[in-house]
Amino acid sequence: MLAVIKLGGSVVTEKTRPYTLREDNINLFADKTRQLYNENIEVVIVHGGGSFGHPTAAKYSLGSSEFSRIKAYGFAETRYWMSYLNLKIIEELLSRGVPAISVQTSAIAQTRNRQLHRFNTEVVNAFLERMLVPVLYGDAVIDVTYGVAILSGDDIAAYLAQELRADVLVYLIGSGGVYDRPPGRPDARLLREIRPSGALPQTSESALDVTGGLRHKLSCAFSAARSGVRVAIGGLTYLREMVLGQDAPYTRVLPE
Ligand SMILES: Nc1ncnc2c1ncn2[C@@H]1O[C@H](COP(=O)(O)OP(=O)(O)OP(=O)(O)O)[C@@H](O)[C@H]1O
Ligand SMILES: C=C(C)CCOP(=O)(O)O
Repeated sequence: MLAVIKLGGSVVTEKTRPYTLREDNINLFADKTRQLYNENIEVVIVHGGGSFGHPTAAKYSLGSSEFSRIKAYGFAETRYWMSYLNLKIIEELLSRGVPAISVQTSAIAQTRNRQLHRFNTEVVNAFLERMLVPVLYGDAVIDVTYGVAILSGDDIAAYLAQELRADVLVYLIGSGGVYDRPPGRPDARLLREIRPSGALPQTSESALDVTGGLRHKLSCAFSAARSGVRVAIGGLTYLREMVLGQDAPYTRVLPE
C-alpha cells in the first residue's frame, strides 16, 4: 500500500508566528509515520511552507511580477528556510528509525506559467523501491516563463499521488478537517464529506499564505479524487484511520 501524505505547514509550524515550529506536532507525526512504516505501508511525505516558506516568499514577492536581482536573493533565502524546516522533520523521523530522505524539490521540479511543468517522478519512485521514505516540500522553483515561482506542496502531493498510483492521498491540516465555515467560529461544523459539485465551505485565508490556502488545496484534492485516488483531509490524530480508510472524524474528498 502506498500513501502520499501532505504534511500541512499549519500542522508543523505556527502559521501566525513567523519562523516558529510546532515541535510537539512534528514529534507526533514522526511517531505515527514510524507506525505506518513498520506495518510496511510505503509513504511519501510532502510538507508545506508554513511560517517558514510563506513569509519569506511574500517578502520578496516570489509568486508574482518580474524576475530581478533582489528576487534571486529571495529565492535563495526561501530555499534556505524550506531546507531548514525539512531537516527538522527529517531529524525526528530518522531518530525513530524511519529512513527518511530529503528530496530537494526545486532540483527535480519546474513550473511554466506558475503551473507544474516538469517533475522527475522516477527519482522518487527509485527511493521508494529501496524502502526509503522520500520527504519533499513546497518550494521556490524555476519557472520557465517568469524566472521563478512558488510551487505548492498541495500540487506536488496531488501530482505524485496520481503518477505513483497511490492508494491514498492524505492532506494533514491544523484545523483537523474541512469545516463548513472557518473553524474558529463557534457554530463551525466538520464536513465528513466534500464533493466538487457541492457547496464549497466558507474560508478565512491568512494574508501570510502565498499559495491560495484551503481553496487551492481543495482544487488539488478534487483533481486527485477524480483520477481515482482515495483522498482525505484531516488532523494528525486520525492519520492512521485516513491512511487505512477507517471511519473517524475527518473529511473524505469525493470525485463528483
Ligand atoms: N472552512 C475551513 N475549514 C478548515 N480549515 C479552514 C477553513 N477556513 C480556513 N481554514 C484554515 O485553513 C488552514 C489550512 O489551510 P493552509 O493553507 O494553512 O494549509 P496547510 O497545508 O497546513 O499550509 P501550508 O500551505 O503552509 O502547508 C486551517 O488550519 C484553518 O486555519
Ligand atoms: C511558500 C513555500 C516556499 C512553499 C509553499 O508550499 P505550500 O505551503 O504547500 O503551499
